[in-house]
Amino acid sequence: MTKPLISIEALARRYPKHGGGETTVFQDVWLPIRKGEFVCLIGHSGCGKTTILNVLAGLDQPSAGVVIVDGREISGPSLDRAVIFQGHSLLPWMTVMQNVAFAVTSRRPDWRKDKVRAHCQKYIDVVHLTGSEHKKPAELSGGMKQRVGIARALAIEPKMLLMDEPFSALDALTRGSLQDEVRRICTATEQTVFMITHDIDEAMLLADRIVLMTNGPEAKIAEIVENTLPKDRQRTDIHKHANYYALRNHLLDFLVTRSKTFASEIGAKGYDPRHPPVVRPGAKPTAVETEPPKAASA
Ligand SMILES: Nc1ncnc2c1ncn2[C@@H]1O[C@H](COP(=O)(O)OP(=O)(O)OP(=O)(O)O)[C@@H](O)[C@H]1O
Repeated sequence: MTKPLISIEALARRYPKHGGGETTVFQDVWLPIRKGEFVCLIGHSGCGKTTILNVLAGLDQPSAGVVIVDGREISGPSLDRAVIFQGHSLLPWMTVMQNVAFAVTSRRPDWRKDKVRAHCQKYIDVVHLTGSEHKKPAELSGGMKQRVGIARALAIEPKMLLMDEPFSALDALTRGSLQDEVRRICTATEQTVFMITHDIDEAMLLADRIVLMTNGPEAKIAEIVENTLPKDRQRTDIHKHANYYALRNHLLDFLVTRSKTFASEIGAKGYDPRHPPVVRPGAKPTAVETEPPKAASA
């Protein structure tokens, strides 16, 4: 892998237990993320996904390990890392334009008002909210509010976009169209994204790599699944691709069964948390994988 933009190294989070001792939620989590990559994190409730995202955002401190962004260890929140939460978290007394402009002005305090306005308008247009600039959040649907959150995050042009189940509170139709928009925008702008989801189909549509976590406590990265569907995949025909069922069944099987039994699965094989197994469901083995083992030299 070329030098990653983000490097999660030996991350762990422990909390004090009632009655003494500590619970380790997750441990020894290592993950490099390349610039422009879309990474989804999947795992059962309680394995520590939100905690990892909060550490990446600088909103929480790990008990061990570090996160390096662009060669520097992070030590707190930064406008380099924008977060989109499940709830849109807009300022209710501000209009759409003001909500987006507020974030842009924090990032670019030296910009003149008209420059900020033109910049915000570009992102409001990108999420298809043209004409709603003067509306306040109470006048918007759930999907529109989430679009404002996305426009606001993109408008600050962060090094990394962090999303915690951003579409989970939306109806299926709105969710689908917003997923399409996010994919279109992130691909066009080569945005680096780290997203938590419980939705396998969402991960298959959006992610380049899907990171699978075992169940907590003491959760770890079990596997990294490379998306074997074509880069130009579309929601409408994704299921027609030859690798679709292999990929989907692999993810489903992990969530239903292997997330619980992973510890016994690796017992015999060994496990290196720095290099969790990488799998490509449905893809032909690469030359390296098919190469016969070399004879031992004297
Ligand atoms: N402040 C805290 N004190 C003690 N335990 C905590 C605290 N915050 C989180 N936890 C525990 O850490 C574990 C991981 O929480 P986290 O929200 O990161 O999980 P998650 O995988 O995102 O879950 P979900 O999918 O349900 O959102 C949970 O068991 C939770 O109870």
